[in-house]
Amino acid sequence: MIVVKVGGSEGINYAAVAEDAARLWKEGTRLVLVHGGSAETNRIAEALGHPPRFLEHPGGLTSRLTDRQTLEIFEMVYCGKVNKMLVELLQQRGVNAVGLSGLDGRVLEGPRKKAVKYLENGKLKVRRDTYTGTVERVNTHLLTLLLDHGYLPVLTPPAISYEGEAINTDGDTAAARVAVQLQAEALLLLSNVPGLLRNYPDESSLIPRIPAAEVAAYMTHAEGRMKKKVLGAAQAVQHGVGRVVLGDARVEAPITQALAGRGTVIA
Ligand SMILES: Nc1ncnc2c1ncn2[C@@H]1O[C@H](COP(=O)(O)OP(=O)(O)OP(=O)(O)O)[C@@H](O)[C@H]1O
Repeated sequence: MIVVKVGGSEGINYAAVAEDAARLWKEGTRLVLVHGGSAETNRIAEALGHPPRFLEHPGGLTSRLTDRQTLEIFEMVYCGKVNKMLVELLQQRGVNAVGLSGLDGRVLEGPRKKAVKYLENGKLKVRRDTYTGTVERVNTHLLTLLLDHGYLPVLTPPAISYEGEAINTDGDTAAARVAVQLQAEALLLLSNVPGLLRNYPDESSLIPRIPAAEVAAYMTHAEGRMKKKVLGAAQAVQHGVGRVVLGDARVEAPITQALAGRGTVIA
């Protein structure tokens, strides 16, 4: 069983991801595909006159400010455009893919944040009206049901809160949770960089391997959104996923290449 998360930043080769996933699937690899959609969400939000805003949290993590309107735009893009594009690409390659958001069948479930702390001009502020949260539980029953009957699940945020509200959640840490709960042998986090770079954006500074016990020390190399990937990777390996690879989704055969160790391997 492998869990592949394909990002939604610029430059991702979705056709190559689908082609590779289809080949592996037909060879008998059990696979769950999780995806993002951030760049397209930013574009559509601009076009709809509700430009994206990001919050900087104490500790250096950033997140999308998700008010109700942003949540609805997020759903249009993640659950609509990107999810259906991936399902279509897989269907064209003979794979019976099923698109699901975390809401459907409560596949990704967790608490909605009651308060979000963020920094504004160096001052600590709090918002209580955002639709964000973290994934604690995964409906592995539904995923296994689909896999056992030959359907490839294509999963996307949002997740669902315990009260039944849609909540924006980070795709990398959600994929890590899915990998842990499904006891996957590998989690691949593919995006528009070759892996974790020592000196971002210098692609020749790729860090090829991080021992699981030393992940925390490497957090300093990751800026902004890359931090979530390193964090997700650390959580996954700590909870029994064999290895995590931060790999490149711009290349041909991106899944096979990551499985072969191309990228940053955390194990
Ligand atoms: N040290 C680093 N090495 C590699 N990338 C880095 C580093 N620091 C920051 N980054 C940024 O992390 C980005 C990848 O994370 P991001 O979450 O944007 O992508 P994604 O997973 O493809 O998108 P989505 O959130 O839609 O799933 C890169 O495009 C790069 O700008």
